[in-house]
Amino acid sequence: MTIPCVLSIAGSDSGGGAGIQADLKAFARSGVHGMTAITAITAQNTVEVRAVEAVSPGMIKAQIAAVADDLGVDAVKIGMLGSVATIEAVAEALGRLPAGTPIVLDPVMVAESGGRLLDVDAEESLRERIVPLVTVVTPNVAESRVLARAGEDVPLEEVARRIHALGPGAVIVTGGHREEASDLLFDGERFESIPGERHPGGAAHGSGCTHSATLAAQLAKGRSLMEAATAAREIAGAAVRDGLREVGAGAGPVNVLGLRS
Ligand SMILES: Nc1ncnc2c1ncn2[C@@H]1O[C@H](COP(=O)(O)OP(=O)(O)O)[C@@H](O)[C@H]1O
Ligand SMILES: Cc1ncc(COP(=O)(O)OP(=O)(O)O)c(N)n1
Repeated sequence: MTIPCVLSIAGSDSGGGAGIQADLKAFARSGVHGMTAITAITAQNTVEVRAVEAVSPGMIKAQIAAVADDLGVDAVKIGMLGSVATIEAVAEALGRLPAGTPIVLDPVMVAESGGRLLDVDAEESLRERIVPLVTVVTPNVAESRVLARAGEDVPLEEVARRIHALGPGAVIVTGGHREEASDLLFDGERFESIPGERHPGGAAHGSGCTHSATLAAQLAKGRSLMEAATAAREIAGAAVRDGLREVGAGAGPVNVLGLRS
């Protein structure tokens, strides 16, 4: 049995809390080999996103092809895409992966500190070019309302239904910003609530990245969607519980590896 190889297509967070840095830690936590195709470099800390620089579409496609041609890709996690040009490049590269490769999309739009990580004019491309290609999409509540074009008055179940109608295999609306912090899974037939304790705030920077990367890793290990979603909720929740509240002046990074000095 060889170790699963999982690819993160995402942006770099210089503060190490979210993005590819969070994904590699989450992959290690789940015992898979992590690989990266970096889409953008952000100058970011716990307080703000100071600058964003996109990686060229050609270089993004080259990174994906390089790992696919040699190591193989057992699952993909997609995070920050940033622009229409990046979305086009990633859509093309995904089309060259073997059919049936599990693909998890965390539709990153805005950092917890408030900085925009997806151009407003790229929201439509994300909805039309990437969402229909994926196995499961994992928006938080705000992202789910943007994808579904649904206002606050629309119940979350209806929001999930509208996203599912765009074409992904399943939808998980993550619960970090809900009162009870339970995730809501819809596979096109049934709704499943994935409950978990709510832990104190102050260290949830990177919780969405950790959740989606863990989900991809667990799918690469052959877990069912429900098993993988349950593990992702549990591991992301524990990463918030153990989060590094003392690091930085803003929301501290999650701590998926349980590090302590
Ligand atoms: N305070 C918290 N306590 C427990 N689990 C949390 C907390 N915040 C987030 N999570 C979990 O982390 C994952 C990501 O949640 P969420 O905050 O919705 O995403 P994002 O970071 O993209 O805004 C979900 O599984 C969610 O349930
Ligand atoms: C480079 C980069 N990618 C993604 C995010 C957003 O990550 P997320 O896990 O949703 O956590 P918050 O930033 O919302 O706490 C990011 N900030 N940077």
